[in-house]
Amino acid sequence: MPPLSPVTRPLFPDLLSLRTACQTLPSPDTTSQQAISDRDATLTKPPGSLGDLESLAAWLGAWQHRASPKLDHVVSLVFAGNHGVVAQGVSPWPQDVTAQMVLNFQHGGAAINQLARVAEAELKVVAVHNLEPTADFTHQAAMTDSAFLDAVSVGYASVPDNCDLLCLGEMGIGNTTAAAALAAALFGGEASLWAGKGTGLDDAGVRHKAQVIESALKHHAALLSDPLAIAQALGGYELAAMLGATLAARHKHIPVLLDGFVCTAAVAPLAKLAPQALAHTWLSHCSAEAGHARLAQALSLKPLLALGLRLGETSGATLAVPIIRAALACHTGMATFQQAAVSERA
Ligand SMILES: O=C(O)c1ccc[n+]([C@@H]2O[C@H](COP(=O)([O-])O)[C@@H](O)[C@H]2O)c1
Ligand SMILES: Cc1cc2nc[nH]c2cc1C
Repeated sequence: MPPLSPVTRPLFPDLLSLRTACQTLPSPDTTSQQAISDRDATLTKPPGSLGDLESLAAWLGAWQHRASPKLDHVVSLVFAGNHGVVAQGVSPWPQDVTAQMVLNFQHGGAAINQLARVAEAELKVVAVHNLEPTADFTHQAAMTDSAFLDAVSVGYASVPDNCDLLCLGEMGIGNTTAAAALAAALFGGEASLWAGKGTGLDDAGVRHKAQVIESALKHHAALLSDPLAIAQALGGYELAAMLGATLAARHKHIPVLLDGFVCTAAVAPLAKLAPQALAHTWLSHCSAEAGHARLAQALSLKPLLALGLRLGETSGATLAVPIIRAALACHTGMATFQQAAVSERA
């Protein structure tokens, strides 16, 4: 008899199982974290003088659950998706660019290919739901229950077990509108506080984008108290996948570098479901997109870099990897006061 084909069960068959997974989160390994802080205090430098590099080394160990953290396998994950809301004229670029850029990623011609090489990160690109667009969320939920859960599951399953650090980002024409709508729904305030230029709208375009978001918020007013319902109604497939990947990383003890505005908005529902849900993430940079600084503040995330980037593609997160490598190199490679025969502070 031929073997039965395996039954592929969705990781999250219903919203309740996803909600439960979002609220069942491992804690940091405080023993490893303390061991790293203790060693840091013995290294040949004034205490605290390496600033955030010290915190980054402790963060790596706390979330890798290792007193000797490693960065042997760094992965830059780009989720791509398309958006029905582009029918409202919210992006200056045609939707085809999403698929064209996915090909460009595969051929090595995009910014992220160069940055991943510099960072010594493995680049992984996932075209979620084959780049089928979501529904236009001004009229209906962007995603059905099952399409949303599938996209979250794709994101969850895309995180390799043997990854030491995950850089997370996206590509999707129209997705700064979805991100701004999510941010407005989760944190309140007028849509104009969250809507930005995206890939290059002019001022009139940004005003129109804010109106589109306002009308979507009105349409979905009844479900704005539920973070997962917000992600489903106003997000997108690649945003749902980033949420799933961030959750997977937490369950698998992998620290995460978040990319820009879109990535931050995508994972924000997790923080609304469980207050410490983003503790294993570090925000790589503050994007030039108008709402990002406000969103970072709302989530108490402190960006590592501020270089005026507004590209997406996991570019900011991947660019931050050499800083994390530097933090680890200092932590592991420096001599102690005793080893180097340097006098300690009086
Ligand atoms: O995440 C950000 O900070 C960000 C800011 C501006 C633009 N983007 C990228 O631009 C695309 C979406 O822009 P738009 O104008 O089509 O909504 C999408 O592919 C994002 O990766 C991303
Ligand atoms: C060309 C282009 C490249 C991108 N990379 C991420 N978002 C993008 C949007 C456009 C338009």
